[in-house]
Amino acid sequence: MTTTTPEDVRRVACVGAGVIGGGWVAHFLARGYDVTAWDPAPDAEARLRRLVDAAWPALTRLGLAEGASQDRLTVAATLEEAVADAQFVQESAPEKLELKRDLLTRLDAAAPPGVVIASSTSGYPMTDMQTTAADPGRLVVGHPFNPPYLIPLVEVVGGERTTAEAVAWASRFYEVAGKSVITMKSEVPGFIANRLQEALWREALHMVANGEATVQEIDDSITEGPGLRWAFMGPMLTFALAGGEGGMAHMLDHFGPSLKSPWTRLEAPELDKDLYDAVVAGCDEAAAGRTIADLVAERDQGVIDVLRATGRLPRQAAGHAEPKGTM
Ligand SMILES: NC(=O)C1=CN([C@@H]2O[C@H](COP(=O)(O)OP(=O)(O)OC[C@H]3O[C@@H](n4cnc5c(N)ncnc54)[C@H](O)[C@@H]3O)[C@@H](O)[C@H]2O)C=CC1
Ligand SMILES: C[N+](C)(C)CC(=O)CC(=O)[O-]
Repeated sequence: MTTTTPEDVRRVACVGAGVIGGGWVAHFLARGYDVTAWDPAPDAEARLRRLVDAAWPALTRLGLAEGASQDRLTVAATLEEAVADAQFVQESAPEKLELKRDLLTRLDAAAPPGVVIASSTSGYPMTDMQTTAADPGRLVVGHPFNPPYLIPLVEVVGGERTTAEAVAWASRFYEVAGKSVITMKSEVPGFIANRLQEALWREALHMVANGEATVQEIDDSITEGPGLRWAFMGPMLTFALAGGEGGMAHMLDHFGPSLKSPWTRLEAPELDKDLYDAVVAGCDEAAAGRTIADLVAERDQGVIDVLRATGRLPRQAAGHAEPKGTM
């Protein structure tokens, strides 16, 4: 393993500089790192600099780290040059298994010994990508969300041959670099968030294909509905509030039977005692001491904040003027 601590990292290499690689470059520059990028496309440098330029006003509004500058970006002529003195490498090449496998093998051969190399893959397990690398122990998944310079989440997970130290190092590094990290205990294709997004996405495609809903109706159903809550409260706690004062336990007693109704093409799991208890206990844990009344108040304020932030709060609703100074 590298002797550089996550806190001491100054130089980051980004390999593949499209939508996500470019977004990572913007994020790391805004956090004050020196960034070296490499991408084989002939127009890659111009594209990358345009992306960083376009992101910079938003990043400036958010607040740049001391010393952060677009001048800290170097575009290397070769992959080897890009990673030669990197202290962390983020790979964001196209989502093709063979390509990732070969690229990670080359990166492993070229990067300084022990330096952690992360892949932005949206769903490949690292076990499938690390098969030909000489030092697979340092290869991890660091899955971001678009755009990586604004969406905090990174899902970190290793493969069967990744060391626990590399996973812990990467998780800590992302935290130091300003990300929200979920370190997964085991490899699941699609990780956590993309499995959830994909379930929704597949159902949406089925509904369009079958003429059950239009594209506009699908988008409105989320942006005018559950999406307003998900910005600040996840689907578990949100549904716990559907159980009123009885919380998740009552929600499951009341609506559990509808799992057997054909509400989705995804097969429902058996709502047995283990699953029931795990969900109820998980909600209690997530509530972290907040009562149902606290959560309801939090949710209501959150929805108002999101409506206001997105310019959708009516000045007057149902003939009542918005009370001054209360929202
Ligand atoms: N687009 C998205 O919303 C998200 C994508 N990802 C993941 O990020 C990775 C990159 O995806 P995008 O940025 O969307 O793709 P993209 O197509 O925008 O960019 C890919 C870049 O890789 C370059 N490239 C091609 N061959 C390469 C090679 N052998 N070595 C290095 N670079 C190479 C291309 O020139 C291009 O600039 C994929 O693994 C994808 O699954 C992860 C999260 C979100
Ligand atoms: C579309 N996508 C599967 C590449 C999306 C992601 O991986 C994450 C995101 O940004 O939603």
